[in-house]
Amino acid sequence: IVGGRKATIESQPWIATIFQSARRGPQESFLCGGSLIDPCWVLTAAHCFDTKALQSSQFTVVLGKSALNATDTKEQKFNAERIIVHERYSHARGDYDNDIALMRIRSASGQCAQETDTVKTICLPSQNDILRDNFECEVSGYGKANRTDIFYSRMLKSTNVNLISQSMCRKYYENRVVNGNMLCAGGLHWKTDSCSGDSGGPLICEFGSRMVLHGIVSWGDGCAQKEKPGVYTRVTEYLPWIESHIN
Ligand SMILES: N=C(N)c1cc2cc([N+](=O)[O-])ccc2[nH]1
Repeated sequence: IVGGRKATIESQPWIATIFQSARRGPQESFLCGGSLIDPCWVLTAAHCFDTKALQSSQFTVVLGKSALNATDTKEQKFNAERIIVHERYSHARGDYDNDIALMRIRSASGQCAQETDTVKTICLPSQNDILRDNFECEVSGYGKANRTDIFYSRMLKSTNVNLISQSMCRKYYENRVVNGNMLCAGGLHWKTDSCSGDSGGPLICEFGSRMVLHGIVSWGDGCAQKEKPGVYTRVTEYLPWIESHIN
């Protein structure tokens, strides 16, 4: 997250951290963010699993974490029992279409997430939640604080970004595919943005006094670059897909 502020886990209790355990050793490396949309399900980006052999046993999910390099007393740890990558996910030509995936989580004792003040689900939008251009939303994650950083911030951060019209976004990315499955958002004066390491994480827009998950951090040209907004998976396009898998 470029710009913005350090966030407490209480302010983003739905955010998930996804780790990949190396095949050989016990050491785990941080892979992506995600959002808890149901006690047993985390919504994230398909591109997080791109280069990985998709044995779900290799992935763990931790909820209730405010810093990557610290163990929160109240964090809850899970294995990925199932990973469902969208069947039409494609990232040919460098654009990410249908960049969405679901992970079913299960603790060592066979449980799903237990709701606490640092672990809560986020509301999904309803199909006809119309988002207006320039609507201010919020994106969170543990990713880079500057494009040129070599390390992720490791501390949870949040920042505000404004929604950008599809036509403007296509203009900014004229040599890329920006379709109806995607939602674009950029900071004021291009100063705030998501960045690498924030992938899979939540773009939340307050809608009728509810916090609603409208986007999944997907791609962008650099981070907080002028006229290069963040591109998010448009969650309203996938409500039937999500419902078909979690019910
Ligand atoms: N909002 C952006 N400008 C942006 C998102 C993003 C994601 C990755 N990533 O998934 O690794 C890399 C660069 C990015 N830039």
